[in-house]
Amino acid sequence: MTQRSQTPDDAQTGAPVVEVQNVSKAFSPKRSILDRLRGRDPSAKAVCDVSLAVQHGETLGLVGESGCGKSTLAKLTTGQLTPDDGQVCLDGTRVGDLSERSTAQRRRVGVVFQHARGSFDPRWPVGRSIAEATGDATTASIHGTGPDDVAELLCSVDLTPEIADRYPRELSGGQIQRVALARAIAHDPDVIVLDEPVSGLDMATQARVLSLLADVQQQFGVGYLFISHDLDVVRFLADRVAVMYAGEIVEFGQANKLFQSPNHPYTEALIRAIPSDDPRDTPPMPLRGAPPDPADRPEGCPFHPRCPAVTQSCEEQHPSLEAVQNTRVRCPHAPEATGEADTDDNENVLDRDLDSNPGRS
Ligand SMILES: Nc1ncnc2c1ncn2[C@@H]1O[C@H](COP(=O)(O)OP(=O)(O)OP(=O)(O)O)[C@@H](O)[C@H]1O
Repeated sequence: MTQRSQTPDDAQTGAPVVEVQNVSKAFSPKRSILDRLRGRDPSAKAVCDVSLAVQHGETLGLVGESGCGKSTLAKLTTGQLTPDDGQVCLDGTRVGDLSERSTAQRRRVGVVFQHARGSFDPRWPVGRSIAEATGDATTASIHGTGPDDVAELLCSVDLTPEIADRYPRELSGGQIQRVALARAIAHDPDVIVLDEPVSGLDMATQARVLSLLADVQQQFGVGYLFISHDLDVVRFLADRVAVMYAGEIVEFGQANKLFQSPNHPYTEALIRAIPSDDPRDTPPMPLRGAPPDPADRPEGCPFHPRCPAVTQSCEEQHPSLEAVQNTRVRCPHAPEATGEADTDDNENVLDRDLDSNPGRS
């Protein structure tokens, strides 16, 4: 992989490398006779009108609870799924699904999934899988050890070259995630989609892999779409963060601003759920209920049945994603959207609403 750093032009223009524009994806089970008679559409709307862009050398964090559509969005971005609506662009040019993408386009977006072991051929030593990604599988299989570039790739993810001869089953969880990263960077991508890359690893191994991801980004200037349900992990790496709920982006902004003063009540609940030993931190804000079934989304704001600040209009109107002072937010009652942010009186507007609606928390 070529070492490179972010060019001044990239930094100045913030030109997106990969962009998803207004993408939607629904999964349709077969309609039963009852569905047809009742005119019901049981399709699960996993991703609804999402737009995101990853720029050179940045980390865009994507967070949300299980089932909110993160992996579906990852697969739309990498071309493993085709959107029902919207499009995916590389450097501003629309691209289709994997079968339509040219090899060059496919190589520009790498991917590392959670539990990456399953993405390796169990019959091959991992060096051969990496070599295949570099387009040199024959060399690796004939010689039984990885060629120089495989060794170099393994070193760049903090592994020894001997690992190339091992089979996926012989590696620990942390090692296989690092091998997956080596394979992802092998074809010199501009962006890597990391879907829960450290979930299921112990804390020490998580920290090691996260620090390695930061080093690799620094070294190669690659952009990350970093997907996780764990905000603490996202806080470590992300430059910008998108919060997803029920298939939609509900808040989006610079990581430091979003973590400091979240505008959407869902973002606030996620942040307050991060475990903390600091007694000065605000206590967790438990959310009642569960996210909606994607096949049965509520009317109005999809978050309203769980929202501590719900009003009548939330049950009727679907909010759009609006720019406020610090972030973009899909909630007309957000502190900054109502001009109430940063005043002492309104600092804890959500706390007050919780207090006045104790039965709803
Ligand atoms: N191939 C599929 N067929 C039918 N439904 C699907 C399919 N893939 C995903 N879904 C549904 O789409 C919704 C979003 O799933 P997705 O895996 O994208 O969520 P997620 O946020 O990545 O969850 P997790 O963190 O648990 O992986 C879920 O309700 C899921 O059941």
